[in-house]
Amino acid sequence: MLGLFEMEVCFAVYPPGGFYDRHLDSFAGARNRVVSLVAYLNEDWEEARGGALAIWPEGAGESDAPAARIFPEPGGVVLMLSEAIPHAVEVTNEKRLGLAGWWRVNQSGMDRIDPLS
Ligand SMILES: O=C(O)CCC(=O)C(=O)O
Ligand SMILES: [Fe+2]
Repeated sequence: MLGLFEMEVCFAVYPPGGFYDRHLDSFAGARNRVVSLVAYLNEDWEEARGGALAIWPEGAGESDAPAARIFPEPGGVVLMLSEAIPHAVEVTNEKRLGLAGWWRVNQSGMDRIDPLS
């Protein structure tokens, strides 16, 4: 059971030339972000515009080729395990619009109330 509790969502605009280097959305074991969602909002997209989401399998090395490259086509939605799946946004040649969101678990405990506000 994932224990998903709340979601944090950003409207993400990548200008031409924008990218996001390979990363995980959460540090392993931190459980602050558990499931990641991206949804693409451009009205159309062609591969020549770049901006693919590159995805690696869990544990892949820095020099491994991505397992998949997903172009941000309208209506496209991707779900990933935040702590496990390395991913990157390749350079986009045109303005790239999307939502990026993360489901979190509740981390309330004896010494902490989550959320704080
Ligand atoms: O827009 C995407 O395809 C991925 C964005 C991303 O990885 C992030 O915001 O953490
Ligand atoms: Fe990410």
